Amino acid sequence: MSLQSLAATIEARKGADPESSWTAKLLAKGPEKAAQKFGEEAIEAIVEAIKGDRARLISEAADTLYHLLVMCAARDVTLGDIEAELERREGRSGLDEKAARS
Ligand SMILES: N=c1c2ncn([C@@H]3O[C@H](COP(=O)(O)OP(=O)(O)OP(=O)(O)O)[C@@H](O)[C@H]3O)c2ncn1[C@@H]1O[C@H](COP(=O)(O)O)[C@@H](O)[C@H]1O
Repeated sequence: MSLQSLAATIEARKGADPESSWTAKLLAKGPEKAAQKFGEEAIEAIVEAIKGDRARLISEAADTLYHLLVMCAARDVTLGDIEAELERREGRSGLDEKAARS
């Protein structure tokens, strides 16, 4: 599934019956709960990256991306908004950006 399709599914779950969908249930609990779940999943991905278990890392990375999109949706930030920010940064080396900050 592409990130675009996943983001569209999450968007469609806004206002859906929390009994019918995990996403709707999480969104109904508010942005703080979505942020907490994202943090938990990110830590699980970090643990797998450190351990070096490739299959577990793929699984936890997928959970993390899903929960990142839910957390952003809870604050009405869309994948399009994030892509626009990434596009703005395109072509500028991270090293140049860091140097410009100091
Ligand atoms: N990608 C995901 C996805 N990744 C993880 N999860 C769910 O996220 C939950 C997190 O798991 P945890 O074990 O951390 O949660 P838990 O222990 O059950 O909950 P807590 O008690 O800790 O709060 C699990 O229930 C997973 O099923 C996801 N749920 C949904 N999706 C996608 O979203 C679509 C819509 O799902 P629904 O909204 O459920 O229809 C699905 O078709 C998928 O494509």
